[in-house]
Amino acid sequence: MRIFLVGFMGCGKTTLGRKLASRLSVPFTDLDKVFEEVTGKTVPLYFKEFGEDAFRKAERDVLQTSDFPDDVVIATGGGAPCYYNNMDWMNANGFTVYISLSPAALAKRLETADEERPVLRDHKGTALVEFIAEKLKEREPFYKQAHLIAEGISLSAEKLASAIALHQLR
Ligand SMILES: Nc1ncnc2c1ncn2[C@@H]1O[C@H](COP(=O)(O)OP(=O)(O)OP(=O)(O)O)[C@@H](O)[C@H]1O
Ligand SMILES: O=C(O)C1=C[C@@H](O)[C@@H](O)[C@H](O)C1
Ligand SMILES: [Mg+2]
Repeated sequence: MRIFLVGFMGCGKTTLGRKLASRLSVPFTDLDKVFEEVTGKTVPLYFKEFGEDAFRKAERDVLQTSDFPDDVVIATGGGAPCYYNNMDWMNANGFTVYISLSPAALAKRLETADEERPVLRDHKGTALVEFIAEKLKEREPFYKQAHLIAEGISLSAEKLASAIALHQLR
């Protein structure tokens, strides 16, 4: 099965995705990493050089033209589901899981975010929680189109694997 993990920055897509892939004995891929391989630039550098609109277009092209294996876990970029028809495309081309976490829990994990996450730059403390809450309000309608919604607090790869298996049986 091709599993796309979606959700806000810091919800645990990369951390959990790696463990889930290992548990399912399938490869793990991170869309931000594929982006860097295809474009030859890191995401923060691409943002800096070409701006966010160009990044979103390039990200869509990378997502929708990548030759993903049939069995794989893919951690997507935090904004990827919310631009163009990416969420529909993922839903049509795999099984999607939204890892859901509150703004406060996300902020706690992202407080130390640096130049790795250009979207969050310059937001700290309570301003960070408010910024995340705003952005999440815009993004959740997309994230919530996922086949499965998993509560991200104390979520383990084991729990996630069981929830996916159960969903497949429905
Ligand atoms: N279950 C967890 N409990 C506490 N902290 C966690 C958990 N999972 C991940 N983290 C921490 O939260 C931060 C973000 O996790 P991770 O990089 O996996 O998120 P992400 O969804 O891939 O984010 P991004 O979209 O920015 O790539 C990391 O510092 C990670 O160590
Ligand atoms: O949430 C976002 O908009 C982003 C998340 C990261 O995964 C990267 O794709 C990039 O930094 C943008
Ligand atoms: Mg990640």
